[in-house]
Amino acid sequence: MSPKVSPSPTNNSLPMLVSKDRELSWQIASNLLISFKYAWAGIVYAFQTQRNFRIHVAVCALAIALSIFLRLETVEISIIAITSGLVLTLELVNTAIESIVDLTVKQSYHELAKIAKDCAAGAVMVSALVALLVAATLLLPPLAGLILSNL
Ligand SMILES: Nc1ncnc2c1ncn2[C@@H]1O[C@H](COP(=O)(O)OP(=O)(O)OP(=O)(O)O)[C@@H](O)[C@H]1O
Repeated sequence: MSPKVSPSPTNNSLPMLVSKDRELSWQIASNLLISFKYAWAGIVYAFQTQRNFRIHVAVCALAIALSIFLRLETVEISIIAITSGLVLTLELVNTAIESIVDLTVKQSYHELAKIAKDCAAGAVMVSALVALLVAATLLLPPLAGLILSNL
């Protein structure tokens, strides 16, 4: 018995399939540049509205600047940059989850809304603690050496 093969989409049916997949979307970015514009708008929104995001941006920038100033190995600077990037990424995801939850339940209390928000905030906290541990492990020894050599 020959296997059932779905007909391959023709050039005409492809746009229909794509729009069908995103039929709930109010708008779809028409090109890569517009996608970047919306992504940047999300980062700006998080920076303007989320105090924790601003704090994390400042601390991460400081950690990366310090790692360059202290002439850490390239791999060590990369590790600090990766862990910092993870914190900022999870802050953005946390902001997105908060918005979706607020959109869904509005101003009413819901136990599942609480779980979603608490878990998203927990993810940020775990990543921030790991980033802090990594930065302290890599930055404190050369920083202490620099301070002691100048005493
Ligand atoms: N609709 C809701 N139903 C139940 N609990 C909620 C709801 N909205 C918020 N909470 C509780 O209040 C907490 C704070 O919610 P909020 O939306 O202010 O997040 P946030 O303080 O901005 O979080 P973060 O500091 O991570 O940005 C949540 O972690 C959750 O425990």
